[in-house]
Amino acid sequence: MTERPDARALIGAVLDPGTWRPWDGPPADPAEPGSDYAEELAAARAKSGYDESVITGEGLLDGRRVAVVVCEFSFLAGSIGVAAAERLTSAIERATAERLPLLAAPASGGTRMQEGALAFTQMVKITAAVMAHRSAGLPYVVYLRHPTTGGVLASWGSLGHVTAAEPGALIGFLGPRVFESLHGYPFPQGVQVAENLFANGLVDAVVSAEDARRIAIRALAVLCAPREGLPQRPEPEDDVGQVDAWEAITRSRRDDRPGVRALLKLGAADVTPLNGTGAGENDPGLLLALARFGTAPAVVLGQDRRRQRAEAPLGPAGLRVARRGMRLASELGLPLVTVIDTAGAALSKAAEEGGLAGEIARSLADLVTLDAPTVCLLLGEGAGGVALALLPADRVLAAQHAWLSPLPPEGASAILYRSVDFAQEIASAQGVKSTDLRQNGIVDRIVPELPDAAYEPEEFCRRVAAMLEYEIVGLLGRAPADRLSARLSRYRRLGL
Ligand SMILES: CC(=O)SCCNC(=O)CCNC(=O)[C@H](O)C(C)(C)COP(=O)(O)OP(=O)(O)OC[C@H]1O[C@@H](n2cnc3c(N)ncnc32)[C@H](O)[C@@H]1OP(=O)(O)O
Repeated sequence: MTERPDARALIGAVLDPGTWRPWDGPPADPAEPGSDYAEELAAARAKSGYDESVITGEGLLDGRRVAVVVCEFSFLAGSIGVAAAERLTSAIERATAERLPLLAAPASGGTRMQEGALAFTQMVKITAAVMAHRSAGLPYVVYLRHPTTGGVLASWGSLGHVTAAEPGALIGFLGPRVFESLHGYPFPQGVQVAENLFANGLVDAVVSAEDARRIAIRALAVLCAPREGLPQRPEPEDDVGQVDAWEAITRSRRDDRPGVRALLKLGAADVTPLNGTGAGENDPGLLLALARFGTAPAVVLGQDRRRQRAEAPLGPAGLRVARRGMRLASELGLPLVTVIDTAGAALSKAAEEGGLAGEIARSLADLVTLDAPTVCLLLGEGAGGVALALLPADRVLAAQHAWLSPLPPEGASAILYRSVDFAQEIASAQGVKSTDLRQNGIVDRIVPELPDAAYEPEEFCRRVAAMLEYEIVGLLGRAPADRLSARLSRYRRLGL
């Protein structure tokens, strides 16, 4: 493994060359003169070349002004005492006051043991400062380095909007050496490792410092994108002829139909995939990403047709990932794009016990009341409650051959006739196709397929992206309160 960068080397690797401006004055000295701790501090300063375990300041990231706080592990294991906490908190408060995005790169043994309980409680003020920063709608991006443990991981290390981790880094709550001393046997191998955190949906990416720079640039291009004064495109064409319900259903199920992944690849820019709930769950069937459609920034959460399989259909964890995306959009005032493309939810013991119905309810509740602008794209299949969970947006677009139904038409046929043989008739009767959905006020616009998205994936995805941009820019031009009341009254009036 190549040597890991120290705090200054990391700053050098991440920021534009020559732009670093430290914010730190001399640290307060918490040690009694002449005490062992005073000697340890002096020795740490001499050995590390740093005056505390944290340095803070600002610089440019691809030309964008950012605030940065970084731990230095060679200084008493990057541990946080009162002076380090004060430095951190002041820097976060300054970043908030100056409306700068904040990048944090911890590497720490946690609370500084020499300072005991007072040091332990410093995590509270750091957390409060981070949350004030977030509440001001400002991005907080975290890069967890080797090793990050204890109260640092359990406070500002785990509160990022976007979180990456250093390859192979030890990241865990209690240090393994401490665990072994306390319990007399070693902590299981391979648990407190960046890659395992990724596998468990706890971090968004595992990347080197150089790649962390690239990710931060891309993520901030969306998180900090202007929301006002965006140029509006001409109104897109949405003329489609009569759609036959069964033909649409058949086309929507083609293996080669473009899904949300293709849409991001072919129609979006600055795509940053996010991973999992950030709280220990993941679902491959639900894709969460930051992206831009033309000038319009968005949090995208989409049902990924390629990753929902018979043995792994979309479950409650997927909806919890989706709700992470909704919170992100709400907190940062970013437009949200939901993409529906599902043959239906997991029907299993695990899904029931994992709260599937409750998660559908909470997704519906969060989405219909969200204070951010929202656009739903019905891209392909739209079967059942997990489709409904992502539907209630300000504006709803449907691909020509997309459809929405309380359950797959075969299921509806089984309910009514105890046989799946009447699926075709039921699909026609239930008003599931895009033109019926538009007629009933469920869908606002239809994205034409010429004649089928599967035959023209690139053109189709660009057409969808242009329509998304058009709708998002339109929504951003409206007052938030009007937008929300129009949304609520739209769904209140549906069917009347
Ligand atoms: C709420 C809380 O934060 S409670 C604290 C919870 N923190 C922890 O459980 C982590 C404790 N630390 C560790 O497990 C390990 O130090 C690790 C995993 C972080 C790093 O391991 P290593 O790279 O092997 O480094 P090592 O253990 O030698 O630590 C380096 C030095 O930092 C010191 N150190 C480590 N953590 C701390 C700390 N929190 N406070 C003060 N000093 C610390 C070590 O005693 C050691 O000092 P020494 O060189 O004088 O012996």
